[in-house]
Amino acid sequence: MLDQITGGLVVSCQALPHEPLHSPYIMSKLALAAMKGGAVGIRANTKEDILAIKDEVSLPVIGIVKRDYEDSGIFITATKREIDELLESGCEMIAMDATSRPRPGGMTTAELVTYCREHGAGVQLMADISTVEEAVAAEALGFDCVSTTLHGYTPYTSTSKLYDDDLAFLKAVLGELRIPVIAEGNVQTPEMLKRCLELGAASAVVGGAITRPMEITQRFVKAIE
Ligand SMILES: CC(=O)N[C@H](C=O)[C@@H](O)[C@H](O)[C@H](O)COP(=O)(O)O
Repeated sequence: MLDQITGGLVVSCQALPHEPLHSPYIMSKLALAAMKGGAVGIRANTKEDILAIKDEVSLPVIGIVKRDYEDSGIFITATKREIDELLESGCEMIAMDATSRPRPGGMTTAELVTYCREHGAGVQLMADISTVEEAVAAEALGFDCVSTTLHGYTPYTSTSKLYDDDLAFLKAVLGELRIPVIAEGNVQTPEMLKRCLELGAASAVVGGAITRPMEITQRFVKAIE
C-alpha cells in the first residue's frame, strides 16, 4: 500500500455515531467521491465501514477501529480485538495508536505489533504518533510508516498543531526517521497538503476538510460571525 500512496492524497472517510453522516453506505459514497477526485487511498474506521468502502472503490484502505476503554486514553486500534476486526475487513494497512501511553489491559505496543505480524501476513502497519520520541520508538518496533495523526491530541501535546511554525513538528519527525512519514491531522487546504509533500512526507491524510461537512460549514459560518 505504501508504494500506491506515495506522492498522493489519502482521504479519511470517518463519521462516529454522534456525527450526522454516520453510516457505512455514506462512507462508501464519500470514498467513491474521493477516488473520482483523484485520491490514492482511503482511511476508514470500523470493519463495517471498510467492507462497504471496499465494495464501492478499488483503492487501498488504512483501517482503524476507534473504541474507548476505561483504563487507557488510547482509542485508535487499542487491543487485539480491534486488530482481529481489521484483519477480517481486508484492509491493506492497519493504523494503531503508538503513543507512549499505557494500552488497555496492559498489553504493550511491541506485543501488538508482533500479534499483527503473526496473524496478518502482508498487512502493513502505520504508527499514529504525537511526539518525535514516539515516532523514533515506532520505527524501532518495526512499523512500516508513521503518521502524525495524534500530534495535538495527547495530553502532553494538546497545545500544538501540525501546521504550527511551518510544519515544524513534521520536519522534526522527518529529520529523525528512515521509514516513510505520513502527514495527518488538520491539513485544511490544498496549499498545506502541497507543503507537507514538499517537505518530504510520503503522503498525507486529509479528513475533516473533505469529508466532514458539518465542520466545513462551521468554518464558513465562523468567518461571518
Ligand atoms: C485525532 C483523531 O482521532 N484522528 C482521527 C484518526 O483517524 C480522525 O478523526 C481524523 O479525521 C484523521 O486523523 C484526519 O485528520 P483531519 O480530520 O484533521 O484531517
